[in-house]
Amino acid sequence: MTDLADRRGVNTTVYQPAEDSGLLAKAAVSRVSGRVLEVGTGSGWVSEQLVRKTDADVVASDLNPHACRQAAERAAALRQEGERGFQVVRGNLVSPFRDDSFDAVAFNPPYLPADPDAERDDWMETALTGGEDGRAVIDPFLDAVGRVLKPDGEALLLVSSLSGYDDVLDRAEANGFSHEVVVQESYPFETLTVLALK
Ligand SMILES: C[S@@+](CC[C@H](N)C(=O)[O-])C[C@H]1O[C@@H](n2cnc3c(N)ncnc32)[C@H](O)[C@@H]1O
Repeated sequence: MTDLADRRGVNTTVYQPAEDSGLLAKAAVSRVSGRVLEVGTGSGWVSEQLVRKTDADVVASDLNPHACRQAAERAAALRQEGERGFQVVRGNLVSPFRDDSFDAVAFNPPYLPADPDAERDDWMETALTGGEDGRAVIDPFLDAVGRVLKPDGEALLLVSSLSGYDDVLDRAEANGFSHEVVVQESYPFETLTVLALK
């Protein structure tokens, strides 16, 4: 188990909001409107911020059924308060969704390079690690997200220096995206950046 994984609550089945979640929410709240998808919603906290702080119509998805349940409970609690709530869909990346259907797609992906000495086979591993180089989920996301974006839509992707910032940019460019840095913060272990990809 890595120190970073340790700090991020490996004893739960659902990733709980951390500094990366906060950074993605901050970036997304400043930019999104219309129909917005949050991929890999985890607890649903980022989607909740989008509902509370923007007028976007939010859809949240995750591969992890426990995350979908927790996010759906959060959406239900929002509706109880009289807020709009958000829809929750279980699925792999953007595969459940139609072409050209979102104005924005936000994703805080699993990005830690896997530690071969501390491999786990659970949902927290799915939330945290992206294979040997940290990009095992980021790369297919970059290859697929353009399909579900409307022509003027943009993807907001959280990128850590731990998963190779330049490699992520190269893959985004190879998929026809230009990029803009929306927000960037440095921490003791890593620098986190939210990229807007158009
Ligand atoms: C780092 S967590 C982020 C959770 C939440 N968005 C946040 O910022 O607090 C990554 C999330 O992506 C989900 N995930 C991993 N691979 C996925 C995939 N292929 N398709 C959809 N979700 C995936 C994980 O289950 C996890 O909930």
